[in-house]
Amino acid sequence: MRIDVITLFPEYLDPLRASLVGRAQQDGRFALAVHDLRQFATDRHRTVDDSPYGGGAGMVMRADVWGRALDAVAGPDTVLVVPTPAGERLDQTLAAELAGAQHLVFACGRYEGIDQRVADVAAETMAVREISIGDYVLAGGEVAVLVMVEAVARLLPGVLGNPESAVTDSFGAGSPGLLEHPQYTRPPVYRGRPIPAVLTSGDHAAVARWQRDESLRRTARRRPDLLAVLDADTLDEADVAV
Ligand SMILES: Nc1ccccc1-c1cnco1
Repeated sequence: MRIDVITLFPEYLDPLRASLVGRAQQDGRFALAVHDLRQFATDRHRTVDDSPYGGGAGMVMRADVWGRALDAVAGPDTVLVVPTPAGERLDQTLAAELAGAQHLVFACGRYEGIDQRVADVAAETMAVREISIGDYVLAGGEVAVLVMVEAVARLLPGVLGNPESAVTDSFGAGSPGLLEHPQYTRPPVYRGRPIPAVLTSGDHAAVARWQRDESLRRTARRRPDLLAVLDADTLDEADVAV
């Protein structure tokens, strides 16, 4: 997989050189390139934005500048991802779909966003996904790109030390729609609090049942919306009073 990011603030993407995502690049699991949008502005002042047609506050990023950037970076096999609060919501299913792409180009908008014609024209020759990471306001798309690149990269073959994690974590393939159960490790007692006794009982069936019940209990308390999409059999399995 190749990932290109186009942004006014290339340094915002430096964290992608660190940790799990950075190591995945070093191991050749995917290639990452970050491009400064301003290099595609042609006037003396390197202008990238202008006032919105129809009035309103703020500035909108110009289509001609973005068009030149995408001509240089994207192609027919590209999935163009445009982070926007007005997009479809990112979830683990969408992250897995993006992880199957050969080439992702992330277009980081600032200000009031990018002229809509950029996505509309791109959609004539490539796949375009306008994606939100949640219902809150950011200053630009860069933080959303950090989130999406990490969510995608960890799903690429060879990136996770324990591929099982991609299944057992909250929202992982192995437990779609359930939050992960609480986790514990040494010391056995922390400030007077022991760990749940079942976890050292050696009874693997009882441990699995406890983990399942805790996932359901936690999901019911924190994300009842997720329970609504679980099938009746899954709910019947649980004998938890939530
Ligand atoms: N608020 C934003 C501003 C600019 C680009 C993306 C976003 C965004 C993406 N997901 C939520 O918000």
